Amino acid sequence: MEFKRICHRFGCCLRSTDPRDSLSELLLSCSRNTEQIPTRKAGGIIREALENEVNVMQKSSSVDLVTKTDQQVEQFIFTSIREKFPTHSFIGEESVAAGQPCVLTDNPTWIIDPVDGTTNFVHRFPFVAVSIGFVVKKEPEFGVVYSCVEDKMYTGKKGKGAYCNGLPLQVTDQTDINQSIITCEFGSDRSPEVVDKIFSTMRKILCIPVHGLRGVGTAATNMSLVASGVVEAYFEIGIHCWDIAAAAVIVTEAGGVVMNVDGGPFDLMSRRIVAANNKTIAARIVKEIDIFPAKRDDAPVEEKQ
Ligand SMILES: O=P(O)(O)OC[C@@]1(O)O[C@H](CO)[C@@H](O)[C@@H]1O
Ligand SMILES: [Mg+2]
Repeated sequence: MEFKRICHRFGCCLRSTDPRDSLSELLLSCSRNTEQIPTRKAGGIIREALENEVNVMQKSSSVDLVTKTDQQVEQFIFTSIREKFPTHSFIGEESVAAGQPCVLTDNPTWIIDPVDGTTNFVHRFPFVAVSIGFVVKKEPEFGVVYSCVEDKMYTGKKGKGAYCNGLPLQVTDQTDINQSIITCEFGSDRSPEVVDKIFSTMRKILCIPVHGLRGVGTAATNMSLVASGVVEAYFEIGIHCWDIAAAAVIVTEAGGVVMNVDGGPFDLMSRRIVAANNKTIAARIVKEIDIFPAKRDDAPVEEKQ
């Protein structure tokens, strides 16, 4: 990879021109010059759209929403990045919804949620994030989450720390669950058996007791709040790889942990996650989660029908 050429095209420069620097090192240096990474421009498109009438469409159900803005922003991000990295792979929420395969290979892959919190966007509930994760050999390397109404640019790069608007992020050192705030979501599955599981889990965690349960309606932002040290953990079954690929790096680079809801290793495509400030809090949350099945992101298409 001719790094200097790519640097030049990104309009930024690496601290070192040593070709062993990983591509994500380049992207981190660019994320400081955020005008070069399409995240901020994408956020501007969303903010502008918030001023106008929104044309709401449905995906898997009447509560799984999508808008033209989701589709336009995803296309804008794809085009911007593909121009510079034509050999890379892409997984985008709206492309998958339109029938593109959701298969993660070892190839450098951009995993994108153009509008995380579409329901919030439709209702003007002020938590809407652009999430761009960069994954190499199936390992998240680099992530940017732009909470565009708040104008908070969260970035994280493996081995190089996590930042919000350039300031370093650090999870809390809280190990007492009784002194914690936990974030979670109701999800978009309204089947009684799933809703019962979600509520029974929330009830058990609330009655530990914890200081509070919260959720802002976007996984990427919930996880960025864990990385920011303002909540201790986030968990959910039903999210997708594009909701969490970027924020998983931000959480771990802020000193936190990510794992499966059964306490097993983090599995990007499993549609299940616990993100926490440390293993003590994560393990305590795992104990209370009533697990229900969710088709993997990389399951064969016919299985997802
Ligand atoms: O479809 P969207 O808006 O991109 O994202 C879906 C989502 O907001 O819904 C869940 C709430 O249950 C979140 O965890 C997740 O990020
Ligand atoms: Mg989305």
